[in-house]
Amino acid sequence: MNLTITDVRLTPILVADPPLLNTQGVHQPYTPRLIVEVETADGTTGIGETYGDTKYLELARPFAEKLIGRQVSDLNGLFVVADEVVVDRSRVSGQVDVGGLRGVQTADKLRLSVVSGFEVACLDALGKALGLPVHALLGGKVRDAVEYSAYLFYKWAGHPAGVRAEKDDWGAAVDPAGVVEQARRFTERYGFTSFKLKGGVFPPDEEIAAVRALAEAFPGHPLRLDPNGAWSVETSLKVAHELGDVLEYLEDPTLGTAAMAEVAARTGVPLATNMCVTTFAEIKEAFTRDAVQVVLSDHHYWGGLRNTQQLAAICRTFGVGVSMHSNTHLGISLAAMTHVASTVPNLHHACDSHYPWQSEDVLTERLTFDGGRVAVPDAPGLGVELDRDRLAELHRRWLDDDGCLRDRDDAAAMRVADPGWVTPSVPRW
Ligand SMILES: O=C([O-])C(=O)C[C@H](O)[C@@H](O)C(=O)[O-]
Ligand SMILES: [Mg+2]
Repeated sequence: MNLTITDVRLTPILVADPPLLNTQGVHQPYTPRLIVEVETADGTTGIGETYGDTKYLELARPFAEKLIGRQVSDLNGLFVVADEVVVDRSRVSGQVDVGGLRGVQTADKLRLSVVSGFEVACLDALGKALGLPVHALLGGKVRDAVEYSAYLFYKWAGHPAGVRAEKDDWGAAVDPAGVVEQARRFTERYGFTSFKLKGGVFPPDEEIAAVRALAEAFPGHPLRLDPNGAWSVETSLKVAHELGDVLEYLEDPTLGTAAMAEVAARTGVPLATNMCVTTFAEIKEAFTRDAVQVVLSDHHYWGGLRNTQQLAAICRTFGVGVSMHSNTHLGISLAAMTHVASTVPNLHHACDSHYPWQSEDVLTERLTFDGGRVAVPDAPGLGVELDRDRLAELHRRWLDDDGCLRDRDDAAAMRVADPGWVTPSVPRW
């Protein structure tokens, strides 16, 4: 067995995305992702997936070059290599990431978001070479299936007229009835039993009404509302008060650890975050101030599957819950999320996943949800296979794009429908 990396292929693609609304705007009709393939001297290949915007590609290319000649088993070495990759200062605004709503942008976070795609590819290759599933390389699964929640979005029926886009059959959801109808489809199609509504889109009273409607339609089911920091402390407290009896948790009601701590001190509703605890450096302040009760991990920006396990261990130590955040992603990442989630003993909340919104994939076979759960693959590596023809088609779409879609920008996508739209300043309400 020769596990020396001899080739690394990076394939940026554009994948169809429905017109999902969030506080910054609307999803573009196609969103960028990067597919990573590593190949070893004995011909074993491993695949990974991460963000595909230019700022990630810029780092992934020199990173890939530095991997040639290293061992796929040298996972710690990936972080050493990452530190050698120079981040263009202009890419690090210090602001909340415009496309992803995942906290402040830093050079390290950019690097870790690239490392994660390579770490998953290396684990996939290593698992295939050793005949072991990725979860075994991570210490072994403690469950055979991972539970996901239905990720509900306010949504238009279609992208704006005249915009090239793929059609979807989800219909519009811009009021409580539409949200409940969407939730019903999620349960019928995938069997989900818990629901998260992406909020921060309409005034809080409308979103409270939507969650109330969900609670009536699905009594006793766990519900979450996530406005991505769009509310003031007082508004957050009002929503917590009005929905306290039905919420499993309130996700990032307000922006920043200090404001979250203030809300947490004045409500019994647990607060979850994928915005104020997004790096190891942010943990100490948030935990000591009791600002968050659940951290939503995301292997993409935490730096991979093993860092996710470390985050979970820290959460366990501090008695803080852990679950999983998701951005637009394909089946490679869902497989990776499922493998790592299967190894985390203290995962007591259903994980988020955008996967049901993605009608396109680069796998020969899509992963499926049964009763809201994904079975943990036991085949070697991630247990999924790349469809090269499909990858080539989606890459062709990326090549053909004039550059407008290669960097996700939800506010720009919103301006197509509403030319005066600017990213709302926070707190919005
Ligand atoms: O806070 C969250 O859960 C997210 O950031 C998830 C996604 O980015 C979501 O808001 C989106 O894609 O519109
Ligand atoms: Mg969130």
